[in-house]
Amino acid sequence: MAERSSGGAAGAGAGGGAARAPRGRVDPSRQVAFDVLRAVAQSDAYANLVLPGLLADRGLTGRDAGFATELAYGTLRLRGRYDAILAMCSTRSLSSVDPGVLDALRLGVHQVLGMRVAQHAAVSETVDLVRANVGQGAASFANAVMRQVTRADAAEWERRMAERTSDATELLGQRLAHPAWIVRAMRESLALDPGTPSGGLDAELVGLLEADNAAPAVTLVARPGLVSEQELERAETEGLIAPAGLAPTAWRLAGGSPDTIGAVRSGRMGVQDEGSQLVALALAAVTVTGRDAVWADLCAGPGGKSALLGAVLAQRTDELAADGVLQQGSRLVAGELQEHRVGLVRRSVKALPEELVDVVQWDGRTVGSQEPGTYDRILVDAPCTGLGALRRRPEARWRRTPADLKPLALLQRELLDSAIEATRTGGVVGYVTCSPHVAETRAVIDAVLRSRADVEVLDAAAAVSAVATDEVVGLEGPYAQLWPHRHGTDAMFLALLRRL
Ligand SMILES: C[S@@+](CC[C@H](N)C(=O)[O-])C[C@H]1O[C@@H](n2cnc3c(N)ncnc32)[C@H](O)[C@@H]1O
Repeated sequence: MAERSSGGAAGAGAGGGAARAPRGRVDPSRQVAFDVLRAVAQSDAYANLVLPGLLADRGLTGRDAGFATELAYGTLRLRGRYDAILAMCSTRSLSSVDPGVLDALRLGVHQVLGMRVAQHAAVSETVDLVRANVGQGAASFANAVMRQVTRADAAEWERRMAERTSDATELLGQRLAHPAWIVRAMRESLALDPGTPSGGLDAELVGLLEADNAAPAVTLVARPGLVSEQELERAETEGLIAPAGLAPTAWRLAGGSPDTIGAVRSGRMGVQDEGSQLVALALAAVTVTGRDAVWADLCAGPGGKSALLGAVLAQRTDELAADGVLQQGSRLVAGELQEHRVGLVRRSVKALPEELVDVVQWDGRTVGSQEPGTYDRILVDAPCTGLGALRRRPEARWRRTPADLKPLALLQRELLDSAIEATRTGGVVGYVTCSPHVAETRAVIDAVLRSRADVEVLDAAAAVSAVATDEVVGLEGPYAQLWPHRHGTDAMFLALLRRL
């Protein structure tokens, strides 16, 4: 977790604690973290979209920016745990506490229990934050609550949580900061995964929830055929990137901003989770007989997988041409429902040959009826709850509800059905979600399989293993389910279906 040294106007230091900001003057890093939490609560904002702008506006860089980032993201991720602790420290129910005060208190608890900030600094900075943003009366209340928080360490707070909760799932959810319904969903999905070791379900579940709480490394994709070995070696030598574990295209950002790398600025590389790379590469690699030139990405926005698929298709077309096989009309149609996301797709594929990629606005549900039997490969990277990417979206777990599942599952089924219709006999559909929730993964495939006899399930686990550069542990078919705690990727799900 981010640690902060003493000094500078930003105040509160690590461990022993530096001088805090003068009374009434709020530490700018803490103010940024507070503003992020408020934007998330008040405007449904995404922390990862709001934070960079706030850091730039306030001129925060280096350690101060790192501190603000860890404070905001860590607090958002662990909010449920901190609320359970605050409920034990407050004389008032949390629902009656001013939302701004509650956010400041959550930040305070994270400093005490989740970061190595000295207790007295965490208390006084929280009080200053509340005084400046809410008022003196609320500051006295915040002071009293924070003093209670500092009277026990993390282990003691866990013991007290256990005393108050008899439900094991609730307790695990409080301890590891996940809503109970998500804990149950993850347990169900892990239990159905043939890669989960027998007798190891509880340990796997804890490992997964813990992995969701850790900040992930930034992973880059080097789009095949667009970045030379020499360029990658140079970036590695300069300490900008390091090889990642599993996908042949994946590199870990070694530090700094991705935009410092020229290939990222020009669209030949991009930021993309390694799991996303593996599922796209697996779809591109599975055998199809006959023509293999017309591909579609049914739900393309913001375009990460389109750019990877397009690069593979371009490279394959060039290789065939070099072998004297002219593949006429290679193209990838990248379609997306929302206009602004169509623009993001265009930006994402900017380094690919213009004639190869056709970026269109469409409703993927109608493509099957409008273009039946047209495509050799189709990716359905379906809109989903995103429960597999909780590491990257710190607030998502508290925003999502079980009520989101039913409409999403219906949409997912319609999109998959449409994709199968739009695929030619012998072609392949890749169904992908960045959620391991069974309702969005196996249940969608099962429902589609029940309703039609013209598809065959291929071994997606074998397809992922075949493109990976190292063993993908615990991957057993027919579906491929990746996990943050096993593979260091988002929890991507892939099913491969051949149209008969
Ligand atoms: C999970 S995201 C796709 C991510 C993308 N494949 C990537 O790798 O960058 C799902 C996308 O589907 C889009 N979408 C939602 N409903 C759709 C529909 N009916 N037709 C096409 N796209 C849709 C959403 O706007 C969203 O951009």
